[in-house]
Amino acid sequence: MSSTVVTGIGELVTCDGNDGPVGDRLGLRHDAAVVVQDGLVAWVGPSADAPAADRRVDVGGRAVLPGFVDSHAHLVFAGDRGDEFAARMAGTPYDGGGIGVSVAATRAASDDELRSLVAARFAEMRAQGTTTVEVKSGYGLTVEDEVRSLRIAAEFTTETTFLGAHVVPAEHAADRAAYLDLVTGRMLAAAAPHARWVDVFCEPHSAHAFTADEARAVLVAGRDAGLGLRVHGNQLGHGPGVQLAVELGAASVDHCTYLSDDDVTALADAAGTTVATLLPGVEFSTRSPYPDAAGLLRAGVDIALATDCNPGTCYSSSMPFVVALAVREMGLTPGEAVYAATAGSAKSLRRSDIGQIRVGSRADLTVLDAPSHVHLSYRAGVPIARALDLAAPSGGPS
Ligand SMILES: N=CN[C@@H](CCC(=O)O)C(=O)O
Ligand SMILES: [Zn+2]
Repeated sequence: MSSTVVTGIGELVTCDGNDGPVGDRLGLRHDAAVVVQDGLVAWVGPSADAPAADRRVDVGGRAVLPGFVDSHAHLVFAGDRGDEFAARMAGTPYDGGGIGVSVAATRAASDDELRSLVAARFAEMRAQGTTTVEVKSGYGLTVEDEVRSLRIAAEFTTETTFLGAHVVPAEHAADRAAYLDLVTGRMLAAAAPHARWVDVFCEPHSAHAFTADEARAVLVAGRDAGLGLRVHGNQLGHGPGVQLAVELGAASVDHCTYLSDDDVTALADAAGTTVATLLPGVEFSTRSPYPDAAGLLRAGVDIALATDCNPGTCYSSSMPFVVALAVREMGLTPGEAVYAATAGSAKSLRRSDIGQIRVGSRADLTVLDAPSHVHLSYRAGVPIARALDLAAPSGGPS
């Protein structure tokens, strides 16, 4: 049982403060130290009082925060849709139609190709300070290809999500009902052992997504199979996704780009159960309006931030980029954005062991080449964040 003391933390963001305004919940400490034992936080306190440990890692006055929790990502895909992005920047709107391009490329890839693509994306995320990632299927859309996607995802994370209801694949275009039967029947039965969650793209504004009734059938079947519920909702316009997620007690409804007053009220009433996960990289990459994250906080809504890393609407794996966008474009303070990207996202995964630095939590620590969390948005685009590697002699590259 070896222990490590991390000292010289100029600013420690614990996300373990008192209840109340998010700024208070940041739980900032200065000149702090953290003792890690067997992968868990064993002690937090002033650097001057740090107990002895087997190893010592001095971070030289840098800021340390909980590793980012990226609670929405689609990492199991092959192929490239850069041309679709370029066309969008020239005015072509996003409607989900490009998903079929990624489905074809993913089906054509070997297991090893997919595995190495996922591994590279995980490495990219960790190098930017992310320590937990949720990964969805949804580019297979046959029983075999969905199970394969989930098996590969499970090699990297316990947060795996079955998204057979991403789009109706081309071969089923003439018979949506038959595809829904498959997704809620044989495909779900084969996928459920490899998944923690079920998700659905609920969007009445696109022929490529699922209506409220279809989405309800997918979610109820997933729940009956023992899976937790997540929803892609209100991305392309005002739609039923938020109300459906709240009605069914989903852990998270993601996107929330277009919200009515009734949606905000429903989300506020559902605080503690359903988190609104905001994905500002999508608004950036699809030229969509940013939702008012500050207004949601004022209304009492639980919010999270995630990348939605995927080949269509946001091919960015960067939580620091998301934090910077949330501050610049969605009205959050730097502290509120960091909280939403750590403790908030952990809540959307119903996890209390991550997203905070407190005794007993997982020792997922991210260090900034900066004195304060404010620099994540102040120094946007500069690679200052990385997951602290406690197995490396000095905690990783300095
Ligand atoms: N909107 C649905 N799914 C993804 C995009 C998938 C794609 O275009 O490949 C999203 O979360 O934005
Ligand atoms: Zn998504």
